[in-house]
Amino acid sequence: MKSKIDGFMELVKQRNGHEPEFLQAVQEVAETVIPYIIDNDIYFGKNILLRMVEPERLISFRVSWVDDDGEIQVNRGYRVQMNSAIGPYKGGLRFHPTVNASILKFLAFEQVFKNSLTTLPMGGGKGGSDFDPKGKSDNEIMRFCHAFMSELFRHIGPNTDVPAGDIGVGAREIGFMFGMYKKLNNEFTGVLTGKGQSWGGSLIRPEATGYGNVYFAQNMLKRKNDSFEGKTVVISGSGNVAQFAAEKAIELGAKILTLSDSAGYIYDEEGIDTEKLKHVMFIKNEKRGRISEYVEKYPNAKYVAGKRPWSVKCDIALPCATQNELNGEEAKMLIENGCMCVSEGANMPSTPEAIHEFNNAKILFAPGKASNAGGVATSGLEMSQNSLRISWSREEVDNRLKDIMEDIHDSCVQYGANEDGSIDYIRGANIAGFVKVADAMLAQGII
Ligand SMILES: NC(=O)C1=CN([C@@H]2O[C@H](COP(=O)(O)OP(=O)(O)OC[C@H]3O[C@@H](n4cnc5c(N)ncnc54)[C@H](O)[C@@H]3O)[C@@H](O)[C@H]2O)C=CC1
Ligand SMILES: O=C(O)CCC(=O)C(=O)O
Repeated sequence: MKSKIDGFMELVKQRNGHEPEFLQAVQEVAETVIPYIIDNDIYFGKNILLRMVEPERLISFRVSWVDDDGEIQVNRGYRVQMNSAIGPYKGGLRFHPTVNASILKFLAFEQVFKNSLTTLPMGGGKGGSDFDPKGKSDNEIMRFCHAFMSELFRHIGPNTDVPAGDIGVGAREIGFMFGMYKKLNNEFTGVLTGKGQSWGGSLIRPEATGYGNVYFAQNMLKRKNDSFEGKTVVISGSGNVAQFAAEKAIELGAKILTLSDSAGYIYDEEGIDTEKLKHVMFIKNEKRGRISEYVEKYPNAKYVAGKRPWSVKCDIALPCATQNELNGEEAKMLIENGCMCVSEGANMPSTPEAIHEFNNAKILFAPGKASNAGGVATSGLEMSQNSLRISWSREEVDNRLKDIMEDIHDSCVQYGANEDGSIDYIRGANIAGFVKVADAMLAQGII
């Protein structure tokens, strides 16, 4: 088996050798899906996985815009249209200086499996730019978003490709991009999700990724007759996903100890409660400041510069910042400190070494493509509401989100059950995600 997986990875490396994040994401899938393909005649010998690792289309384009000093700036924009076997391409846009083809291809590849897991008809894509929103004025953000969409518009559409937010892209950016798309096409359609409430957005979409991650962890705990009640929780990040994961975990009776950003983390031993979380939302969403500012208002908490929060003792860890933010050593620390559940809110936040540690310790571990799928699932619900030209209530969308997270959990259990009764959620998510896309590809022939 190892030689089959190595042989496959050799082929992928020949074409993508300079793309480490993409190779990491493919390796994780290959290790679990290739044995399944070999055991199942209908998939064997069809090179389905080899087809799935090649994007259907990768678009790269120039984005020129003018900053507040009148200087012309040039960034690179991308859209990776990875797989459309089960629906229009769907996935977020990331604006961050580290964005490159490797990062977007890993995200787009993960998105194909994730979207398949949601039970909704969505293919996989991802895009973005190496533009850094940090420190930019609202006018600069608007000019950049308009310039970005003035090229992207010709490649997307409500039945072709429906982007949304990711790191550095929230409601403000979606608004500017939607405005330019509408102007260029002269039509009001659900071409983006994560829109504002008064112009086609879905209730609960802002909360959905963080809430969904907690719902997924809740399902894992429930299988063990356990819950969030009274648990200590360490969270990384302080953006969209981290904020709403914290909000839901607090509601379920947990105590949140940490939040972080790329400069360091805050540790509040007394717990970050609803009131304090509101202040975090003010710092991050309105002031667009740093998480270190938390301790100015709450001096009993401490700020640890230049470090990640994984050395803090906890029951549950929710990595909600970015890829490869939790390594093998940090995983060991979490386990030694008694952590019994890790549920990924970010995409691929745990390194392969960290995952190895979690598996060896047999703690509950949920891969992002399953546990953070609530965001894109609710985007799918936004698309449905746009097509029907109606808006569902908060309760209706939240109930659908809960049901979808339970379905995803059950699919992972179906395909990931070990003989000893434990669940390999990675194997479960990869195979369950693969089957639906592979079946559609087989039905549609070699294209
Ligand atoms: N927004 C969404 O609906 C979804 C987001 N995700 C993933 O969740 C993660 C967070 O995304 P959002 O919260 O939407 O973005 P965001 O832009 O709202 O927040 C990102 C957070 O990560 C922190 N961060 C960025 N780079 C970092 C680094 N190198 N080290 C430590 N912290 C860093 C930022 O300070 C910020 O707190 C990403 O991995 C994203 O791909 C996954 C599914 C859906
Ligand atoms: O809502 C969406 O379409 C995108 C969400 C996303 O980018 C993700 O799941 O990583």
